[in-house]
Amino acid sequence: MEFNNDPVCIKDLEKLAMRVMPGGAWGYYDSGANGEQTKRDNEDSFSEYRLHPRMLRDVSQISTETTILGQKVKTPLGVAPCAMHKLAHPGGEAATSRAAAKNGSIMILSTYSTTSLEKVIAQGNGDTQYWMQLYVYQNRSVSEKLVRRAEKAGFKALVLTVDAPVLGRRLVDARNKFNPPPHLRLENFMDPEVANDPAGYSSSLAYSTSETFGATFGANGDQTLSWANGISWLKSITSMPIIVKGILTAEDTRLAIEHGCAGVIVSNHGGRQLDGALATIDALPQVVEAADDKIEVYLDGGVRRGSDIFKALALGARAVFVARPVLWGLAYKGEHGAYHALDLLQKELELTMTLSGTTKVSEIDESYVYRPANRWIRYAPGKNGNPKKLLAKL
Ligand SMILES: Cc1cc2nc3c(=O)[nH]c(=O)nc-3n(C[C@H](O)[C@H](O)[C@H](O)COP(=O)(O)O)c2cc1C
Ligand SMILES: O=C(O)C(=O)c1ccccc1
Repeated sequence: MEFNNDPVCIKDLEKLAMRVMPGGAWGYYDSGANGEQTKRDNEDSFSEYRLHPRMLRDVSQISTETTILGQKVKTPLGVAPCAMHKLAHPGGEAATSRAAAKNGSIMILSTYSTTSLEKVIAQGNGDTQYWMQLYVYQNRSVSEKLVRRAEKAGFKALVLTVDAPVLGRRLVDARNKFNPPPHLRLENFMDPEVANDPAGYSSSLAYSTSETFGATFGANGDQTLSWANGISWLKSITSMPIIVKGILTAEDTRLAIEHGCAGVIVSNHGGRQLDGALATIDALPQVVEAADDKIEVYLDGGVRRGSDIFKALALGARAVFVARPVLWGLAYKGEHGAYHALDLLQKELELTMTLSGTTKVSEIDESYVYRPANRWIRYAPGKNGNPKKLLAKL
């Protein structure tokens, strides 16, 4: 489009989305858990890292192409899984899917999609990778059916979200008594066999209120899920690579390797689960070190600028995912808006690469960033009550 009034950055898009969205839906998208410390930290921490750009290199050709899980992709920027895109726009996940395909971005589809997984993947252009996000239910046959459907439909990886055995407490939703509009359907649960399950896995949101929504989520979710009983079970029902989403520590990264996962997403669920958890860009270095090039490491949370993507790549992320920016774009103008959000970030990444003297993703390494000194030191109780430093640098 030659003449338009599209916002010029993600922050402007956020303000526009806030104006057009109904208050309850806005609150649900925006909110973090409890005091929202982690939600704020995700964004703020990126600003504490600084760039170390190199000059007088031929930057006439910039490529963001890379490989993820061994497959070529146009960009390391992808779409994180989010529940209920139709809260933002009636085009929902189908519109997001077309936007992601147009940008060459991987899309991770939420279990709680308001569009069926088959319809979402049918919007792709053949080049785009789709990954399926999974919540595991007490009735594992419900989850198993979803996994098998996703594999059959052509999803390339399974993303197991591990930071939400129950939902975090979002005060905004509690105050608003947020209630998703009853006409929306969780379309992955339309299968009559699943919908009639006595445990009550329903495609209907009509029963929900802010408290029952969270409670139903908790009541159906399998809180006994563990490294030992989760990953091997998934491996027995699918040949898709398994990626665990919600990892923040070196310890859990090593466990992901031991259990044969293909990758981890460093994530704190956009600050919506455990408030006070470390910002994702601060957790990334310890995860990358523990991953030791054996598995891929991705990151999401607070990415609002191309330079944020660049910083995450420099610290060892193979790809970076965004959630709220895409939802804001969708709320602003459906597919066009969702694409605009991705395109803004994509162009900003290319600009950051150009001005830093890097022409390929593989050139972006730690030498291009300054880390803040002594960022978050972890202590364990030592002898005679003297704390022992566990990790001096993160
Ligand atoms: C409205 C909303 C819904 C979400 N739903 C899911 C979900 O269904 N499954 C999941 O694994 N993560 C979900 N997330 C977490 C995102 O995948 C992601 O980890 C986080 O939001 C990234 O941070 P950002 O919003 O700052 O980009 C959701 C996040 C938001 C904001
Ligand atoms: O809101 C969320 O963060 C989330 O992950 C979720 C997913 C499904 C139902 C409710 C919340």
